[in-house]
Amino acid sequence: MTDLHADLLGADPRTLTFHIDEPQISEDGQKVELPFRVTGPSDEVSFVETVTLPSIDDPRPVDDAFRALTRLLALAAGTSYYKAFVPSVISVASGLNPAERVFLAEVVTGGLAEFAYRNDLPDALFPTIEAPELAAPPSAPAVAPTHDRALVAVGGGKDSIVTLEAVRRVADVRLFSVNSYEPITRTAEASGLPIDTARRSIDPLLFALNDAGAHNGHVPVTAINSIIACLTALRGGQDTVVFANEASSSYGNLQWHGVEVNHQWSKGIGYEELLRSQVSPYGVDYVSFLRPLTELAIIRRFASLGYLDVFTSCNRAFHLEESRRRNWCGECPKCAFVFLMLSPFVPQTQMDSIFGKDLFADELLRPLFLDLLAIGDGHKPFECVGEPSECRAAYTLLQDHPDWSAHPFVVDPELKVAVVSPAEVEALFSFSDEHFLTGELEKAARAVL
Ligand SMILES: CC(=O)N[C@H]1[C@@H](OP(=O)(O)OP(=O)(O)OC[C@H]2O[C@@H](n3ccc(=O)[nH]c3=O)[C@H](O)[C@@H]2O)O[C@H](CO)[C@@H](O)[C@@H]1O[C@H](C)C(=O)N[C@@H](C)C(=O)N[C@@H](CCC(=O)O)C(=O)O
Ligand SMILES: Nc1ncnc2c1ncn2[C@@H]1O[C@H](COP(=O)(O)OP(=O)(O)OP(=O)(O)O)[C@@H](O)[C@H]1O
Repeated sequence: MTDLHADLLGADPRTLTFHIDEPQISEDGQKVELPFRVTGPSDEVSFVETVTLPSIDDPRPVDDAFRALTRLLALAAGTSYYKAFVPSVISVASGLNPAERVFLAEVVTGGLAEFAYRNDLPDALFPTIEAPELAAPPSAPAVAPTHDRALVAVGGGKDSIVTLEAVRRVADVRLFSVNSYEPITRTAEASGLPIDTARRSIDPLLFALNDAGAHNGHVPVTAINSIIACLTALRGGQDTVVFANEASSSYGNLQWHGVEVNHQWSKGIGYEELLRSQVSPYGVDYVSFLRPLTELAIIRRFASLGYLDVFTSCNRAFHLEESRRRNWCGECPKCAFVFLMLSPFVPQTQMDSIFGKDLFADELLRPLFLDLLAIGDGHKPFECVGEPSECRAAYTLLQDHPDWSAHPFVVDPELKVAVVSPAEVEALFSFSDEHFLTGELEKAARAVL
């Protein structure tokens, strides 16, 4: 630990203010700088996060819509810096319109709930927002989105692969990523589709402050990535931004101080609705393609698409520092979850070559499998994993599977409670009504089943 900004790090949050200052946009709109400050009685610290949008031919000029989405990005990206000090006041001196005020409050409460729970900082979720009131944004455009040209966000995992393969059948698709990671590059190459990559650089001072003992924890990264995608679409003249968030991401991990704690909050339908309401007035349709589908249905489709050698769903492939990245770690809840969900649909020999080991045989992973199957007293892990009902259905499918039915994990008497009826398994291959898809996009999503 160092004494870097020790006065601020040790201060009572009630004496601190977090400032979201006016974003700076380069003349051509490609580079956006997001300044933040924390002020206290005797010290002040400043941060700048930088986002460089993809280089594209003939970008649209910076206009009011672009400026509005840049301001929205600042509200979401500010969570990384706010969390380090949890000031009791968030100040936006340039003002907020009513919708932006709601967005900021929700992105802090929902997006930082896991962080606050794990650090036992309930007050961090309800800062006082001080900002002059601005007029409401323009009403929705007269022209509905065509969905002809879609920007499809890729995370290098199964969900975005199912999505890009389905959407390319009904729209002219460009892929999109924030920063570059091997699974994303491999996916783009395997698809043969062009990819636009934005660069997001967190102020390195934040890492130094983390080392000096600042509060740290999870942030709503999809909230940040989705707004960067909307800015990219606006600049490139695309009216549709497609993410690949599935039904189960809307379900939280636990309740705490009257708040639902959901690791995947900004992948959930509540956030989708919130962002849609913010960007639709500017002619951008933000939609999640897999919203009506369960993980089980998505993975069944994924297994047939020919991407088994390129994808990675383990989050340890996505550390900011390259030296910390691993392909499949074989230790985390996400690896355990994907192993369980994929095993009914992929031959065991191929599972071995993807994961490098039999995760069902690893005793260290047993508690994780018990949590995933909701056996025992743990809660749903803080990771991008599906619902117990989905895990139980996958486990049930293994009971009669030629590769797995004799496996000690599958015949384990303690786990038999997780076996469900054929009707419960079948129910997971249905299309839910909870989604914002329309027209050809909805038809393409139904075809995933
Ligand atoms: C890769 C990963 O899982 N990271 C989580 C991890 O952070 P860690 O310190 O181990 O590594 P880095 O991600 O490289 O972060 C270094 C530091 O930077 C801070 N930071 C990072 C990104 C950011 O936007 N803001 C930041 O302040 C971070 O706090 C580190 O100090 O543990 C962190 C604490 O729990 C997590 O917040 C890191 O998660 C990343 C933000 C991340 O990108 N995670 C996604 C892989 C992820 O979890 N996706 C969710 C989506 C949830 C959502 O609502 O968006 C999912 O797959 O379900
Ligand atoms: N770096 C990124 N840049 C842009 N979009 C991303 C990025 N990472 C994830 N996404 C988007 O967010 C969605 C959710 O991320 P998530 O990591 O859950 O998905 P995934 O990688 O497609 O699948 P998996 O569940 O197998 O990890 C992705 O499907 C993709 O649409």
